[in-house]
Amino acid sequence: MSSSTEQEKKNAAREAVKLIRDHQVVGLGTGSTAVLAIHEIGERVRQGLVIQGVPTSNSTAALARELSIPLVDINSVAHIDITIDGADEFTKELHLIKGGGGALLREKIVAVKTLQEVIIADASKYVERLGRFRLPVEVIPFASGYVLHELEKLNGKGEVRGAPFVTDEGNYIIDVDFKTIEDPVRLSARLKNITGVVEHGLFTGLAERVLMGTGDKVQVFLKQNSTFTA
Ligand SMILES: O=C[C@H](O)[C@H](O)[C@H](O)COP(=O)(O)O
Repeated sequence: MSSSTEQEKKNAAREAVKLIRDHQVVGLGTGSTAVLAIHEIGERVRQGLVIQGVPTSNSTAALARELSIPLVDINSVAHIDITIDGADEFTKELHLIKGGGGALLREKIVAVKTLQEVIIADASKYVERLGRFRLPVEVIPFASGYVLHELEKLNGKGEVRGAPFVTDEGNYIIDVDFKTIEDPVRLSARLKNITGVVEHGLFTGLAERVLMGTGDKVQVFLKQNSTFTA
């Protein structure tokens, strides 16, 4: 990864962490961009910020503990105030592909309980339409052959990730090439309808904003389809 990409991620992460307030329940994302935000949160906690974190993966939970960020069980909170997470792709409508790191299931559960879902990304993640990145679909291992077959009927060419890769919830991931995804909301519903699919990496209507590092600036994409530079 180029150092400018790394800097874009850092700038987006720093800007996002500024949105966190004392006494909030904070969803902690997964992936290389989210890691930068978690370090920044750790620094603010060290300086006295009082929050409770809800991790989206085992690796994020481990990092949060290392940084002494207090954690809370997701099932003991009514909602999560703000979540900061990464994405593999996003559009200006704030449709996302997530799950490149295999954490999409817990990430989506955290996202649906979150009041303000903030996505952080470098400029390479912005696309006109989703689909350049293969869509991760989390499946029950026993159903993987059946799901691969059903995906073909939707013109998706799938491949079980890894040897296989096993998610934190004990499932497999199928990475699916759909070429361009014209209607993510429709595809989302069709995928959820396949028996054996636990969840998929299309996030539609969940992000409140995307903070995208671009050069030395951070561009903000809001749900209402507006954008400005932070
Ligand atoms: O499963 C992983 C997550 O959805 C990540 O947030 C996503 O893959 C982006 O990761 P990164 O920030 O490393 O590009």
